[in-house]
Amino acid sequence: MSAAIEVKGLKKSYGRHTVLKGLSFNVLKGEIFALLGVNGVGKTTALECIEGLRKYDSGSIVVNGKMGIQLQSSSLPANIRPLEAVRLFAKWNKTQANPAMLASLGISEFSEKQYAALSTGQKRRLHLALALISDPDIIFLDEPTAGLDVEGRVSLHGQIRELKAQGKTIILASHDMAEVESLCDRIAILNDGTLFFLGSVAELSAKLGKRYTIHIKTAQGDKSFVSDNIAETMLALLEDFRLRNIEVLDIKIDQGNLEQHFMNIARGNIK
Ligand SMILES: Nc1ncnc2c1ncn2[C@@H]1O[C@H](COP(=O)(O)OP(=O)(O)OP(=O)(O)O)[C@@H](O)[C@H]1O
Repeated sequence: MSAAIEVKGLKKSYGRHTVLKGLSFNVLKGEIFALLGVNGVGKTTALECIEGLRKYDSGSIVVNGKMGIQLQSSSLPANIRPLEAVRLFAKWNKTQANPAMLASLGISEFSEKQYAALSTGQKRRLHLALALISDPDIIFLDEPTAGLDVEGRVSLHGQIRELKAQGKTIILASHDMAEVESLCDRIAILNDGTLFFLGSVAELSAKLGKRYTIHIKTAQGDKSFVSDNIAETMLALLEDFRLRNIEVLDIKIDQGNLEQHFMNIARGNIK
């Protein structure tokens, strides 16, 4: 698959503070890709360099396609109505909004309300519509579902998947690991100005090794154990409970998920 975005050796400092120390990665055409890392690691800086909104010191960035950007902080005048905003953005882009796109985002349901009176979900849908007006090939979404209820989140996830089905490339910044895990084809984890990991969630789990959490409910209370070797740990635990005459009522085993891996990296438990 060819690259929608090619970042090579990207370096960026703010004064004496070096944030990006030679970042390199490709985003493939048609994939949903997430940039992850703890607060302040440089995700926004990297995205803004790619979007052309921020100057960088050295390195190269190639973007193969038209970009559409949905900024998290983007906000419109309080009294503008959604369709006015759509017309304004269409005029800037010297185009007309695609009615099918507006219909799929349900803009007409709230088109007569003023911007300030829209719910968080309606604002997000409007911002997404504005990012899509120019019919971009590559869409940047910054925390697209932050603050949404479950229904709003599920609906927006459906719309993001629909964009992928149309062949769009999507780059996501999100702090919601469950969202990233369910939506993204590949992730990049930044750590200390460079790339800690690039690949799928499954590849991340394989790289870090499987860590299981065993939750055991006994007549004397609940306990959790972390293990790399599930069979060995289970046998030892059950033998221990048997010897101590403790009745085991229930056992649950969790495989490490992205959230746990991410927290381990963020806490410096994994290098
Ligand atoms: N305009 C700026 N001038 C000086 N320092 C900046 C500027 N913008 C960002 N920084 C610093 O650069 C570092 C990276 O910031 P950036 O916003 O890129 O991180 P981030 O990973 O997107 O963080 P978050 O998850 O909190 O959004 C931080 O230490 C931040 O304080």
